Amino acid sequence: MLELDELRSRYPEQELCFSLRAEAGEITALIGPSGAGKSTLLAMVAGFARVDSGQLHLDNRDLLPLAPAQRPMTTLFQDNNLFWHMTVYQNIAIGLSPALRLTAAQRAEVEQVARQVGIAALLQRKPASLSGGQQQRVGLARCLVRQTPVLLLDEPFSALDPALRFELLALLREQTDRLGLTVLLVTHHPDEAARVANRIAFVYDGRIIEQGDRGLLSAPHTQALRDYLGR
Ligand SMILES: Nc1ncnc2c1ncn2[C@@H]1O[C@H](COP(=O)(O)OP(=O)(O)OP(=O)(O)O)[C@@H](O)[C@H]1O
Repeated sequence: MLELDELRSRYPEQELCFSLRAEAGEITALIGPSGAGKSTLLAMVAGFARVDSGQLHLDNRDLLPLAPAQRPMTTLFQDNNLFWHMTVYQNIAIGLSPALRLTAAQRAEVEQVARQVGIAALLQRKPASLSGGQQQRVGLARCLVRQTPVLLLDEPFSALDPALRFELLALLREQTDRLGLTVLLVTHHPDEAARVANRIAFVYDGRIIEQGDRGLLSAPHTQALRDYLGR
C-alpha cells in the first residue's frame, strides 16, 4: 500500500498537505480545480517537489530519504517525453537502459510490452509518424517496461478525443489489474475517473477534502465538489 500521511509542502501563497492510502491493483483518480495541488501531490510523491514534513511509505518502506530515481515509481505526463529522433523500440527501451544497451531478456521485454499495449507493429517507426493515441501508448509502454509497482499519471490522455481516451484508460485498467500496480491518475475529466478508478480523491485548496468510490460523484458531500462538478 502507498501511504501519504500529512505529507506537507509550504509555499508562500499556499500550504499543501495530503493524506491518502492507495492499494495495489487500484487506480486512484485525483480530481479538483486548477491550482488545487494535484500535480504538486504527484511531484511530492515522486520526489520532484520539496516535502517539509509528513510521511510517505510504500508497503512500510520509507520513501522520503530516496532520490527520485531510486523511488519505485514511474511518471507519465501529457507531454509524453518521447524522443523524436529515436524509433518506438528505442523510446520504450530507454525506460530500461538510458544508454540503450539491452540484454536479450530486456529486448524480449520491450517486445512483450509493445504487444500488450498494441504497438508491436510500430516498433521501427518514429513517433512523429504516429497518431496521438499511438504516441501515448508508447509513453505508457515505456512506463510499464520499467516494472515499477507505482505509476504516477498526470493527465496523460487529456489531449486525446474521448473515444481514444477511453481506449487508453481501458488499457491502463487492464495493465493495473494484470500487474497489481498502484496508480495515481490526475484527471480533469470526472467521467474518466468514474469509468476506470477504484477510488476518487477530490483535491481542493491543497488538501484532499473528499474521497470515496465512484459513488462520490453522484453524492458529493461538500459544496466545493458540487461546484466543481457544476451541480
Ligand atoms: N514550486 C512552487 N513554488 C511556489 N508554489 C508552488 C510550487 N509548486 C506548487 N506550488 C503551489 O501549489 C499550487 C498547486 O499547483 P498545481 O499545479 O499542483 O495544481 P493543479 O491542481 O495540478 O492544477 P492544474 O489542474 O491547473 O494543473 C500552486 O497554485 C502554488 O500555490
